[in-house]
Amino acid sequence: MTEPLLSVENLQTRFYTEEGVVRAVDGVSFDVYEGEIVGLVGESGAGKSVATTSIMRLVEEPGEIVGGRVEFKGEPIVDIVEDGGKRRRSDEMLSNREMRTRIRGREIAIIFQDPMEALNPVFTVGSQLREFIEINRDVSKQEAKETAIEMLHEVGIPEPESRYDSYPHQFSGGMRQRVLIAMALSCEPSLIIADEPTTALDVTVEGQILDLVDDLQAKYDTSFIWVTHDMGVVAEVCDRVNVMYLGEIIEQAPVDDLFYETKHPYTEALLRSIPRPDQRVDELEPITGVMPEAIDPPSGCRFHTRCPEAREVCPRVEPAYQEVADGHHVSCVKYEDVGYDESPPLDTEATNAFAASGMLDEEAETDGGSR
Ligand SMILES: Nc1ncnc2c1ncn2[C@@H]1O[C@H](COP(=O)(O)OP(=O)(O)OP(=O)(O)O)[C@@H](O)[C@H]1O
Repeated sequence: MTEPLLSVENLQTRFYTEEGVVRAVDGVSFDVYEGEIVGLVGESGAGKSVATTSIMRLVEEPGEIVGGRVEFKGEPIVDIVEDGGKRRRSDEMLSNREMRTRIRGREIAIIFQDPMEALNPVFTVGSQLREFIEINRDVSKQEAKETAIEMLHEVGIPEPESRYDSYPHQFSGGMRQRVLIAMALSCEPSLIIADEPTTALDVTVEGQILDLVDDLQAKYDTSFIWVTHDMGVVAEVCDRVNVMYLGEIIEQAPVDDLFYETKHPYTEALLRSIPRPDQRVDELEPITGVMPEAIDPPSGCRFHTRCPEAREVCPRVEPAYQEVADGHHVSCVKYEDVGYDESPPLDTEATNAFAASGMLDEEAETDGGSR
């Protein structure tokens, strides 16, 4: 297999707050190959945004990347090493200047959820796009303007020559998001990080943007990291998916395997909580309880406090993240030889609700009672 475009290895980012140390990203590893759309999915607070801002080296105080290595095209954009009991940046790690002038915008672009945060309301859409291109592509003002108009056309903005002079507030939410996609694509980066870019849009416009991204991705062969809490969006755009919970990746698989060969109870719970065409809305099940604080994560498996299938072994044993089928990784003691099957169920709201729903019996029937 070819080398990954981006390789994230044991990435750790913490926030040093008055309440304590928030382990927002706690040992995350995943790869992105050329032309691939890789999902990062999980509930609010899972650490998705901190993971992507860490990759871009945009973590701000009181946050700090405290461990791990991120390689982009073989170059270490993050590389924290232990040296005499202290952590420090390795000598090979790219400098802040190199990140600013070579990587961000040019090689790795980012699209945020709220285009109004990225667009300045007092300048026209065209001038902002032109300036971005001028700075990042080292071209003349006139060339940058031509490329800007071309890009507006490319992302489906009607009459791009005249819309070039419009202000952001004169665009709809969907059109503003198209402008940000144009901006991200304008320097022909190898990787685009899309952080919940369609969450604020209504379903129809979201569908149009997802179709647009699909077309553009095929045309430019750009890789994406797609951050979302929405499994429906994952199904639509992603090739491979990483599921995050409390700072960790707990399952990773090609998209079809994740949906049809689901391994982790958290992924199953996420899937039960989204509407499907074959399901009535009143059959949806929200995930029991709220995500615990990342300052003081539960012992053992971090999901055990909300897991419908939790047993007494779960708070005691930290599950290993391992490959259980081709390209399918999971961290859950159900797939380890640590006595899950013999362990009695934990007495929690989630396990009781699960037992009462009769799903335990259904599982026993389909599984022949064992795993
Ligand atoms: N500036 C900060 N100071 C302290 N804690 C922070 C800061 N930014 C993020 N965190 C914490 O880091 C953890 C991960 O947050 P993050 O925003 O990455 O989650 P997320 O999965 O992207 O959620 P969302 O979908 O809501 O953006 C959370 O516990 C959050 O409270």
